[in-house]
Amino acid sequence: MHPITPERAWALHGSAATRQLEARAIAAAGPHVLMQRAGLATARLALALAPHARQVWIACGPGNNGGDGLEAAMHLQHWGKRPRVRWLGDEQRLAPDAAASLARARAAGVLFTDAMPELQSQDLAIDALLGLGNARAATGDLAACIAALNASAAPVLAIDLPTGLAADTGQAHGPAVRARHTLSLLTLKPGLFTGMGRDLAGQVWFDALQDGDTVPSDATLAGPPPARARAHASHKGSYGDVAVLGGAPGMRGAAVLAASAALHAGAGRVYVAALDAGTVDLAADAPELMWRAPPELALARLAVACGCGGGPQVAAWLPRVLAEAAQLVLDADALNAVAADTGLQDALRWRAQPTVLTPHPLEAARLLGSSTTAVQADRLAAARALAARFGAVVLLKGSGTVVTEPGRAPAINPTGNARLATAGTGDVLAGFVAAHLAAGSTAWEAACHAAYAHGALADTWPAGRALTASALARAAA
Ligand SMILES: NC(=O)C1=CN([C@@H]2O[C@H](COP(=O)(O)OP(=O)(O)OC[C@H]3O[C@@H](n4cnc5c(N)ncnc54)[C@H](O)[C@@H]3O)[C@@H](O)[C@H]2O)[C@@H](O)CC1
Ligand SMILES: [K+]
Repeated sequence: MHPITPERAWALHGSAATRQLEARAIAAAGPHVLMQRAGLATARLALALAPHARQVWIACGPGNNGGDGLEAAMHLQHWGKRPRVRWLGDEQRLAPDAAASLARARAAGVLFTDAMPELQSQDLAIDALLGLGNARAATGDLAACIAALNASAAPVLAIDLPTGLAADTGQAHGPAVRARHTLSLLTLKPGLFTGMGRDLAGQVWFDALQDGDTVPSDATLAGPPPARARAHASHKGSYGDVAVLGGAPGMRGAAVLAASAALHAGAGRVYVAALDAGTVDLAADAPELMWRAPPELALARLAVACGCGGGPQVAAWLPRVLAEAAQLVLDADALNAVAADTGLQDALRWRAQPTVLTPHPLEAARLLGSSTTAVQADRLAAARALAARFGAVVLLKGSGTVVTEPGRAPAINPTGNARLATAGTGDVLAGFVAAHLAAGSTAWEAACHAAYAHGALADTWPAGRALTASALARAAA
């Protein structure tokens, strides 16, 4: 069993791939063996998480997820923990594995009761209501058990998935359990790490149930970028040049944030071409930045971050930028301009040089002609659709940022937290991506590594210090 942390990459499998592995594993190991392993793993983790629990309440649903809970109850009973089980199944319609675990729990003397105990903070509640078979919004007793788990003073350990969370998309279309821990069985599911998954699953643990079999993964949980030392003999030209095109009147700060981020992330030289024709000189704030008028940029040898407070004015520059930029990050206003203009969409599709699009869900929805709700309902599918439509790497921001490109399984970024929900952090991310592109990374690597570094900075941010975009930009190293 492994705790899932951002320190290494993991393969992710959706429900179809997991069902395929499950069928093969059951055929190889024999009936009930997998559920026995699942129940034992759950009971062990329960004991490790709540060694001083006086009470363990296990809410078991009608299917095999409930069977895992019954199996765990049997072990906890043998270990003297006296679990109480609320079981929502029907013996007449029970699958054979769950029926076997029900019999074992009964034989062990587990207490079955409809009454929920008063749990304290050191106790434990286990969500064994639904897993992969979650098919529709919960109602009735099931919804009442979900509400009871969420109201409990004790931490909740969810088996396989928090009940209500969709394994493939990370969405919940009805009541869902908010767990402190989730033990994912046989495979890690993408939905645990994007959309609502990160909030509902809490700390994720993984047990492969001794199954060494593999099928192609649907996505990857990204790991840290490889450490790359700077050679002593390098000079500023070795790390490439970035230009930021943006900063329309009143939004010049966005361009400065992206430029500062690129600079601190290691770009050799950083040019800022502000669309604000005003004369305010920000050189005093960031003396390393080189200010240019947009026409002066030698786009064909620059990694360009375009958008970044560009306002509607950025649209006029996009035909040239799309045709010429050696590498390109399109963010914010540049994405909105593309969404509004089919000519720019064609130019983006025809572009052959490395390109990263960094939309948040609303920008993605505009580009796809859909809605934020539709994008969030299946973030992986939305990112894949955008990548296919424009032939570019797409970095879809949000909880569990998704990076994808045509012909490749998406990566979900494991770092970051709600502290990044503050003005300007998107500009900083665009600057990071541009710095990676300028240093010679592929568009895919640049997007994955920048997203990881951006989130990791927020995850290790000192508790008492305000996370502002400008401080975030300067913290990159
Ligand atoms: N078959 C096996 O031996 C194994 C199964 N495993 C466990 O089994 C789970 C999958 O089991 P199942 O396929 O039985 O699926 P679940 O146990 O997730 O749920 C299926 C049952 O719940 C009902 N249901 C679904 N949504 C409902 C709703 N909203 N309201 C009321 N009832 C609803 C279904 O009609 C079905 O009876 C996995 O998530 C995992 O926890 C693991 O133990 C590995 C081994
Ligand atoms: K569950």
